[in-house]
Amino acid sequence: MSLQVFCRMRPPSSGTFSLRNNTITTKGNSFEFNSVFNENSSQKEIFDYTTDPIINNLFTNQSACILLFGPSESGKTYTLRGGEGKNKGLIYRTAEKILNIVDIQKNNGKAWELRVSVFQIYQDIISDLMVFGSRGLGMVEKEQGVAVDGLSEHVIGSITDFRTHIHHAFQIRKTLVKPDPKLKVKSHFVVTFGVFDGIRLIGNVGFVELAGSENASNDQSVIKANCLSSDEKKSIARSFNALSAVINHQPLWKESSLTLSLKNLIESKVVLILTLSSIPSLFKHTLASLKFTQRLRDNQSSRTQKVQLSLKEELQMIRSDLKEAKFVTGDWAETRENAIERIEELIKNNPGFVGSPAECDEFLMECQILRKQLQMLKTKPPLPIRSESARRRSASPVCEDIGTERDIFLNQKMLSLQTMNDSQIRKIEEMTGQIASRDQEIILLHNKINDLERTVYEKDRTVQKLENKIVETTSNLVPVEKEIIHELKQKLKNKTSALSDMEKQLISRNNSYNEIKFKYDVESSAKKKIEDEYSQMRKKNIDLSDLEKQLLTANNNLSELRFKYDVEVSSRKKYEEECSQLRKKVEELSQKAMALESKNMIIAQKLETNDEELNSAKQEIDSRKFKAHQLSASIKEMEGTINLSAEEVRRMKYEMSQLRSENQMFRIEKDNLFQENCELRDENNMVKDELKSLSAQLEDTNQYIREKESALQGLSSGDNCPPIVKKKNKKIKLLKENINVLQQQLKDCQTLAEEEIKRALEERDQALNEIEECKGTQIHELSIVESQVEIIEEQLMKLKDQNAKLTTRENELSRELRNAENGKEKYKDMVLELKEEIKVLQDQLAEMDEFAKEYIDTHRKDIKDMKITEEKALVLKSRIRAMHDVKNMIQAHRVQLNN
Ligand SMILES: Nc1ncnc2c1ncn2[C@@H]1O[C@H](COP(=O)(O)OP(=O)(O)OP(=O)(O)O)[C@@H](O)[C@H]1O
Repeated sequence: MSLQVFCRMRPPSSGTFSLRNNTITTKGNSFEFNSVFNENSSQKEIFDYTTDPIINNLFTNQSACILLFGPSESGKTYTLRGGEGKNKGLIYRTAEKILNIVDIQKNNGKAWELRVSVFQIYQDIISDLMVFGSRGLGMVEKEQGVAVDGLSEHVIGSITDFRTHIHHAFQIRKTLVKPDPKLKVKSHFVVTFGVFDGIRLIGNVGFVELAGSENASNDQSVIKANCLSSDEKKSIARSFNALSAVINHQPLWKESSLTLSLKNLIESKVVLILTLSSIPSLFKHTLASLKFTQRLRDNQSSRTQKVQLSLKEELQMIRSDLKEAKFVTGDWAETRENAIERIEELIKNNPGFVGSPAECDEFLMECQILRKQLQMLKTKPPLPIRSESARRRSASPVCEDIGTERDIFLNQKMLSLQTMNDSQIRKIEEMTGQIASRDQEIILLHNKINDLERTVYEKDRTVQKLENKIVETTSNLVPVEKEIIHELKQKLKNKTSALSDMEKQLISRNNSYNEIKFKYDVESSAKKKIEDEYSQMRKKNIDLSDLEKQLLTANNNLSELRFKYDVEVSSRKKYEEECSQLRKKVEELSQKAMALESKNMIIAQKLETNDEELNSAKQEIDSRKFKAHQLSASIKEMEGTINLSAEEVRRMKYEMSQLRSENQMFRIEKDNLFQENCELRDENNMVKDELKSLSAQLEDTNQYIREKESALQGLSSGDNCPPIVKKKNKKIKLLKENINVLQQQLKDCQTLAEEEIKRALEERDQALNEIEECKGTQIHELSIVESQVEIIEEQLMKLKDQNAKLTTRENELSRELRNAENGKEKYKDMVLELKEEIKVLQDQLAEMDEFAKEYIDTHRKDIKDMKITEEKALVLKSRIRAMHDVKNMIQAHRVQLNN
């Protein structure tokens, strides 16, 4: 069983805990984990680090148990279930991933399916959360191990299907409530995923949301908050004790339903996710949970170290055994092979158990090297005894060195074997040449004997023919002409004389026969002896014929082998040619591959530079975008100002027109006033004239009055002034006064009118001046505004142009970006294809090397066999030759005997 421990801190952060690398530090204590996730970590991150690797191993017959624990309100449920969309928790992400893989397998024609079970453990009682009222389930021993008896399994077809089932399970879970519904029921919640290939379980994983953390049962705040009864406390404490015991490799499975129901999963792999909250009120509880996890991790790592040590020792032993091995026996090799296999199995089934992934790979690599060495020792001749320095060199822990040394040695050996093989082939060729020439000689001799026998046979036949002809001729004698008869007679005569000669010869021969008969008699005894010898020889002859037969078969075998050998040689030549061609091809391809790799590197560099360029272009685009944005904002602003200015201009124009019309009016008014002025002036002049005349009149009147006054004075100065005069004087006085008043009034009126006119004129002049001034300023302002408007319009146009240019540049850059990305993808595909091709070729080469090795081995064996057969053939030939000599001897004896 292997253990991985992760920690997740939920928001909000309080600063009590400091999370750095894989360590959490708080108030002088630090705790190490496989990974630590801070408050900002996403649900996806948690899934990718903790669960995804497990699911990838699920399809290679592996199991795992993912335990979520931590103080109350620390985020266990959130991590397991989560919310919607990107907040979805581990179980939904797991279901999605497994369903995707199962679908792919289904498309490949495999009957794979995902089955899910959900149950809870409350006070050690197991309830199926997929079936209403299914409570108090027991345990049963199954083929795969202990399982919950009667627990329902549901085949999941889609993620919606899964959601429905989980929703259903939570609905059932809710039915288990405490008297106060606000209080939480502290139960262990379990979801298991099993992948089946139709019948058989391929792999399974279980998620367990534990009822709080291990000291929930001791924490008074938790007890109080959740109103934990003593039974609840005991069962939680028991389950946590059992869990920590089994994780520490104590076989206390039966101590709790939690451990027993999850035995198969826990035995394979345990992933602990500790959820934490930095809420100060939970600090004590959080610290306890951290310590608990640390203890588990420490125990596990010390055990791992022990296992690692023992494995290392075992491998070391095998390594030294192999180094010492000069020959390999079956049992010896088998035990080593079994040990290596066991180590490999252990590492494969428990990745991470014997250390980090790199350490595991190292182990596996070493195992492979050792296995290869073992195989080589089994199949190849033993290594020569090495010198002490070489021995010390090879004692280095670097196994690759041994491998290369051995490879070099084997190559040398192979070369020497090849040269040996070549010289043997040459020898065999020489010997086969000799055998062939001897065979030729034998055949020639056989042919000679045959020729001689044929001539004898032919001569016999001619004699026979002649005799037949004689008989024929004699039978056909009558119809034949005399000459012919004569001729024939002559011939007959000749023949008869010849016959008589022959008879004479026969007689002489008979004589000599008699002599020989005598000799024969003499030698008959010798003959008997010889006959005995002959019978013996005959026996030997039979043997000889047997040997001849054997020789024949051996020759046949030899020629067969020769033929095979020729075929092999030609096929070997062909194969070598093929090999060299392939090697050339491979070389070409490897060169091509190298070129491609360099091209690839260049492409990668190019891609990198492209990426950099792209990034800088992106940055440029971004900055330009920003600028464009700013510009568009300023354009908008300007447009606003322009609009405002235009509005202002419009307003000003309107005002100007109004002013103009006002001006016009003023002008009219001015003209009117001027007219009025003139009129007034005229009137004034008239009034002045009138006044003058009036003043003249007045003067006259005054003169008259004065005259009259003086007259009156004269008259009135006396006492006898008549009352009428007095009256008239009074009247005159009054009149005078009136005149004075009138004069004064007139004066006043005149000055007033003059002042009035003057003022009015001044006012009008001022107004006119003002209007003129105003008109001037307004015209000036208008021209300024108009020039401003023009400038702004020009700027606007420029900005619009710039904007258009920027947009086209942006489009171009994004097009370039797209092209570059497409190119990058294409290059990636090309590189992948080439790598694939190279791999195929390398495989082919490896296969060929394998074939070549096999071929050389079989060939060597064949040569060995041929050598044996040849030796045998040589022995047989010498024996045959001896037999031939004996036969010849017998023949000679027989001739002698016959003679
Ligand atoms: N990582 C997180 N991000 C945002 N909110 C979170 C996170 N973890 C937990 N929460 C919120 O905190 C609250 C408590 O979380 P949750 O119910 O998952 O805790 P719990 O450990 O299951 O509690 P209990 O043991 O009492 O059931 C919930 O409202 C949840 O949404």
